[in-house]
Amino acid sequence: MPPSASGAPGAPPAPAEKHRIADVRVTPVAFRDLPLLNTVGVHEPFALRTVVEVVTDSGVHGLGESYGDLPHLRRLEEAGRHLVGLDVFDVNGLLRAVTASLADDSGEGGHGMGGMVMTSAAADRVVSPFEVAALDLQGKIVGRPVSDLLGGAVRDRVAYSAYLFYKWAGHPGQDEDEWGAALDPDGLVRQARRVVDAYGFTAIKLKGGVFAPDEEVEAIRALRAAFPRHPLRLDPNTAWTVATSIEVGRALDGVLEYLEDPTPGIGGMARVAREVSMPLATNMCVVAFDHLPPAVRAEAVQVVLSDHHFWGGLRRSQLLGGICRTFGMGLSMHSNSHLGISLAAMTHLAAATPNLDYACDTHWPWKDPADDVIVPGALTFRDGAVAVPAGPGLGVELDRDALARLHRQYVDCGIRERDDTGYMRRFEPAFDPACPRW
Ligand SMILES: O=C([O-])C(=O)C[C@H](O)[C@@H](O)C(=O)[O-]
Ligand SMILES: [Mg+2]
Repeated sequence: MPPSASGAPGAPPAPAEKHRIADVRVTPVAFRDLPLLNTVGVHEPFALRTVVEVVTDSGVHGLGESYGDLPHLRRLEEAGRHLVGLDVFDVNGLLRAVTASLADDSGEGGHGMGGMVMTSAAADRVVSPFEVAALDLQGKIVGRPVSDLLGGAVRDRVAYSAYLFYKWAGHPGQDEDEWGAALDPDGLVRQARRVVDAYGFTAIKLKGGVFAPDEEVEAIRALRAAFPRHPLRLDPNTAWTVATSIEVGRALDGVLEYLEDPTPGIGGMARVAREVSMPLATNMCVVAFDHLPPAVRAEAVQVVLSDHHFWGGLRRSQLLGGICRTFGMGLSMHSNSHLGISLAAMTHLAAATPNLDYACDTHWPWKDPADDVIVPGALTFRDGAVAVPAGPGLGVELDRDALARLHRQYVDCGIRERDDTGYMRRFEPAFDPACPRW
């Protein structure tokens, strides 16, 4: 028998040293974004994120990524101050410390979702990048990938979905971008071909709620004709009344894999769910743990889109997965505009969550590949999927020059809170984002 760490044969190993948090760095960054349309407006020329670095007293660095809206950034900075001295294996302690850091905070503002999701839990949003960084650190300390810490990968590649947007040809006042306009079914089919050819995606989601529902039904039919075997999803972000949602649901009977957030609220979703054949999915009416009991009781949703950025990190997202499995709901994954640290975290989570078997959302293709904070090469798409990084922790490395460059972009771009509606109103002053509106 090999000797134990304590020296005596057969004795349990001596307790390992604690790895305490010595420093937390919180850096806002901005990266170029395209004029993607949604029901609350249009994406601004830059998307904001925050990069979180947690450094232990043993000199190990862990990474996390989150929203970049100013109120959220301030909360991350305050939470970071509460974390110094904690052991990186004490993830429950992280949540307690973050909750304490929010004691005098109303939790208002800084949701990072352009006003679309306002009811997630502030503590879960704030703890998320620190929990990811703690898992990155744990993985680096024990020499194992994060997916192992989450129970082990049940798949070695994670499938993502093509995420189509109606879009303008370019930002107003700038040249047309390389994607061009997509304002009708032909434009969307062209966009889908381009992204499917480049990435190999095997599922397609259309961000709707932009044009009248019959135009979006026509777009889905055009996509079905062009991509007969790809599962299709439509997400109007609650732009429709219950009656319209039922009408669209019936019109697309047998065409959609799921219909995402057609109408606001658990009650409204439940009324639609009773009348349409396809599953209803959400990342709007169930975005925190206390939304689950009423949603389950009302049979309002059949698929929950997890998102570790507002569900409290990777472990709490797995807890959500377990609850969904228990109550017979499917599990998919939501995304906002994000960088490589988040893609790595999403990939480890999806790899280690057995019932996360829908292709996950990602905004990745909309980002210029040069605009990232990680050293290129760790994450690549093949056949619509990303191989789970095998290195310790998240398996991605911070590029400090790139971090400095994207921070400079943040300083220079002047955007401090995502405001799709405000940006849209610069060009269409009468634009009204009220939902439902059809
Ligand atoms: O699935 C969703 O609801 C989203 O992805 C919300 C996002 O904010 C998306 O609409 C966007 O980035 O415009
Ligand atoms: Mg959605």
